[in-house]
Amino acid sequence: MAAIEVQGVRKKFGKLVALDDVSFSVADGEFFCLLGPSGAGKTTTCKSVAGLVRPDEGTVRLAGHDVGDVEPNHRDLAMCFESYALYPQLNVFDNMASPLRSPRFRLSDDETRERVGRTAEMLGVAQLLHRGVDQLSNGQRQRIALGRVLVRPAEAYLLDEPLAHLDAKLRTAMRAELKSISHGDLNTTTIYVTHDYVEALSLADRIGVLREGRILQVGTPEEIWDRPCNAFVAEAFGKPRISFVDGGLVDGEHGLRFVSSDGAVEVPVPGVEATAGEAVRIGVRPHDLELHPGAEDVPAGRVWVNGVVYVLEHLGRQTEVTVQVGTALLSVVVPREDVPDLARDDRVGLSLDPCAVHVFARGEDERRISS
Ligand SMILES: Nc1ncnc2c1ncn2[C@@H]1O[C@H](COP(=O)(O)OP(=O)(O)OP(=O)(O)O)[C@@H](O)[C@H]1O
Repeated sequence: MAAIEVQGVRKKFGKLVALDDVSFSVADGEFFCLLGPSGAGKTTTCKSVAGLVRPDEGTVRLAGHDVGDVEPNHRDLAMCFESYALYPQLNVFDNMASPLRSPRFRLSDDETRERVGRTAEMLGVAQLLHRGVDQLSNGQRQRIALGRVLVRPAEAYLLDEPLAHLDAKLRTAMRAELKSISHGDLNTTTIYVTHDYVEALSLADRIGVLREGRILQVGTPEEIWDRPCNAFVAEAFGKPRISFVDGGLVDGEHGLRFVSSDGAVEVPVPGVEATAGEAVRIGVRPHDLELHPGAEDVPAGRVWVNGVVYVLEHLGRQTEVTVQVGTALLSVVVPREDVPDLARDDRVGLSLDPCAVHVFARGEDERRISS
């Protein structure tokens, strides 16, 4: 196992800046997720670590050693990229065993069988070992490709969207499996690329959020969920997405308050580093809002806003209700049985705890200004 340090890495493809000063480090044995939308630079970052892309600037260190001049096959990293190339002429067992037969490992037949068997078991493909790869579904191929990576000892694993081609049910099952092996049997330094925030939140020890070639935030799932560093990161996590309301800050009796541009939302914003008059955007996660279909007393410590049901969407046992408050739309999720008669245009109340409100500056970076 080895720590990975990426320091100031820049990479251009022609005029396109794919990586712009990317820095992060992954501790020995840590499971680190790189999360970002398509084109953010996740694969290029991974390939820079693997040595398959040569950075224009910056350094990559493995176990403390600068590997700038070390060829990919001497970096002792096991990689799995989304395109899962398997040897078509070999059966599943031989595909999985192939890394162990390289001159580097040359394990005995018994050891090879044992390792392949254990990995296949772990990935739920033990019954497929004697099949040809042309007799596999895409999801099975992907698991074999992942198995071929996990089967061999390595300083670190680089897994680029290894679950991308699995259906939702299998993906969830494999996620659970990977989680248990990553913190148990595997316990190897891992960089795991995904654009799925649920995967990142559930698997990662820490997450690095990439956008347009830049690392926006690195933190534990809790840190990134509770204190997203800007509006983009806040929006990248959570479904339904966080709701935003634009407005400004005013002085109140007990400190700063947020007032939306149309005056319909007003809420104290404790712990904000800004001055009255500043234009800001607040974000409220659906699960931090409570829906009140009838007139009720405002629950202690919460703030009330009045709105009108804009859209209702039933998601199994839960219902997502989008409420229009002035010109803003706020999403809230409630148990379906709590709102059997709710309909579009009904008047409702929403309450929220001011401490759950995220406040962001306006402008290009929309950085977080609440504590
Ligand atoms: N070999 C290349 N030549 C030219 N441009 C490239 C090359 N590889 C990547 N790019 C560009 O660099 C940017 C980052 O690509 P990269 O594949 O790293 O993104 P990604 O976050 O992994 O995206 P995805 O989730 O779609 O795989 C993209 O704009 C992509 O088009």
